[in-house]
Amino acid sequence: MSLQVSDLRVHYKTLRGDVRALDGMTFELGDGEILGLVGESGCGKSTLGKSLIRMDGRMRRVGGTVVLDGRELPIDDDRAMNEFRFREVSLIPQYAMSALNPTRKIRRMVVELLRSRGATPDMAELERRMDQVGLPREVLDRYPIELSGGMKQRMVMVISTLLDPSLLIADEVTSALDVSTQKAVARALLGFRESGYVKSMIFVTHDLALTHHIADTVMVMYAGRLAEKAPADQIVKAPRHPYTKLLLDSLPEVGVRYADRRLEGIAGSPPSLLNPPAGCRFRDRCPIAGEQCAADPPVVELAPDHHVACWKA
Ligand SMILES: Nc1ncnc2c1ncn2[C@@H]1O[C@H](COP(=O)(O)OP(=O)(O)OP(=O)(O)O)[C@@H](O)[C@H]1O
Repeated sequence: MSLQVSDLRVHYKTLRGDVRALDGMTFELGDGEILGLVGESGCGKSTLGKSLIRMDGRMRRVGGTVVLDGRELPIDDDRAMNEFRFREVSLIPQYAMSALNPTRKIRRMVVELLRSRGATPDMAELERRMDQVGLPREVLDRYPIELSGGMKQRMVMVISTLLDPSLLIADEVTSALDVSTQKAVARALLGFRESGYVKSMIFVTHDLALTHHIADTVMVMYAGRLAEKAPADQIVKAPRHPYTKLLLDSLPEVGVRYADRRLEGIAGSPPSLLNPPAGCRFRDRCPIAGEQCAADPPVVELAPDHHVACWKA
């Protein structure tokens, strides 16, 4: 088993109190598995990614454990995590394209980054991987500003995986790209897994359709908790949680005009995570909620590998 997250609780300290961004997340990710992580803005996707790499100053683990390849990650000890970053677990952040240092040419930046990690830069290997994602070698002698959005994204992907991490977290890596560039980036990620540059991956996105193309398993989060997790095909063809069903229904269809059929969103908004209500957090927006839903629904394995947190599923 590659990654085991157990009852992870991560809060943000704010002047108004603790924001419970992750409130008891439990899930596993197998060797070689790509997990697509979806859910509305603010449900905790990025917090989960960041918790596994580098907590920011306002984040605090209040409970739970993370075990990667049999070793517990010291996620709240920034120094101790240095041993794991890039080598065991690597993150392509949400705004990776603007994260490249604008004052350094790419080659110098890569060399400095690897040296700071105590690794010897293997430029031949770097170039091989650039070839694989279709990046010309001249890119190494350019400044980030001279690259297109898609090129920057692929460059960040190559850099983040150069030390062959066991787990890669790709946070919204395709959001700012046009559809064909999105596909190229998604293909490159799959290629990295096939080549053994990474073992497993968490692919964070708003885009349920794209997730279905590349992920083996999809995990749907709602308000800091797991709503449903199942093999990608099953999530799309046989969703069990009412929230997943509504997410799927709200996907726009090509060929259907807005004037002919209203594009349905999900009415209402998620609860504040400052002081979330007891019970199922989706119940105020749920079309089938009942009295039972005033109590917290446990996560139940309804079919093999199909986990759902809903009393009515
Ligand atoms: N630095 C912070 N301080 C306080 N609260 C924060 C901070 N960062 C995030 N949050 C809160 O934590 C919750 C989860 O945020 P997070 O960014 O993880 O969600 P997300 O699902 O990744 O959203 P998005 O898709 O918009 O990136 C939200 O309620 C958010 O407002």
